[in-house]
Amino acid sequence: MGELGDALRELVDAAVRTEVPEAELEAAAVLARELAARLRASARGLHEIARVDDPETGERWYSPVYGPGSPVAPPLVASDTPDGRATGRVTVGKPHEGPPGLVHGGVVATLLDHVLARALRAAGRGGLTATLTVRYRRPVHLGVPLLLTAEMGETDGRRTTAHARLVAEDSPEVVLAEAEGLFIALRAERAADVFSATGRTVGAWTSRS
Ligand SMILES: CCCCCCCCCC(=O)SCCNC(=O)CCNC(=O)[C@H](O)C(C)(C)COP(=O)(O)OP(=O)(O)OC[C@H]1O[C@@H](n2cnc3c(N)ncnc32)[C@H](O)[C@@H]1OP(=O)(O)O
Repeated sequence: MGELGDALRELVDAAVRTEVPEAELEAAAVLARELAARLRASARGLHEIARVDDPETGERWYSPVYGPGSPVAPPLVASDTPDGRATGRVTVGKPHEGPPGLVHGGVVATLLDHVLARALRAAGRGGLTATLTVRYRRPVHLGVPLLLTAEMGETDGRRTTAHARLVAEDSPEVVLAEAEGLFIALRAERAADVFSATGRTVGAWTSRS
């Protein structure tokens, strides 16, 4: 899955950078559709959870943020510790460009959201993002190794806050973007309802502490 993900990310990068003639684009489109048909020979439904995923921990091979198998993930390489901290490393490429040469602001928000959620998840405080506030302080350039750090803040019932920041690895003193998030853990019965279409018990967005 990771090898296919790597290959497809190369393909996505090539697809958004190519300047080949139209006939070559048409030939490539035929090949891409053949490959899609081959993969669909055995595929899960829209709401089904991949057999390799664990709905209790919430780790996902096809996460659009960090999933090794996802062609659209930058991908973020994330880690966390049980004291409610998370880090992420990523170098963002052309598929996630916003203004020329810069990372799309929505992608910056997505990366920050992920490390925020991961920080509290690591401390047993699963939750859905209820609010996300991002301050974009400096342009974030493509092709630059980036470091994200997050830590859990206050907890109050089902609510947990967290803070995160984004820097370039070679200039850690310059904050490029920072975020605050409020996460709300689902009640067990609400989680059963929200995730009923998966046919699985999904505990990763409820509070377990
Ligand atoms: C291991 C890998 C880690 C992976 C991380 C993956 C991260 C992915 C992050 C996401 O993408 S999450 C998806 C995006 N978010 C959503 O889809 C959330 C959609 N919103 C909801 O489902 C509900 O609005 C929500 C669960 C957030 C709250 O609904 P509830 O019915 O559970 O809450 P309720 O209304 O009972 O409110 C609970 C408390 O929270 C408060 N609250 C609710 N929404 C709020 C809000 N938006 N702002 C401030 N406070 C809020 C509310 O006032 C109340 O306070 P009190 O307990 O003091 O009364």
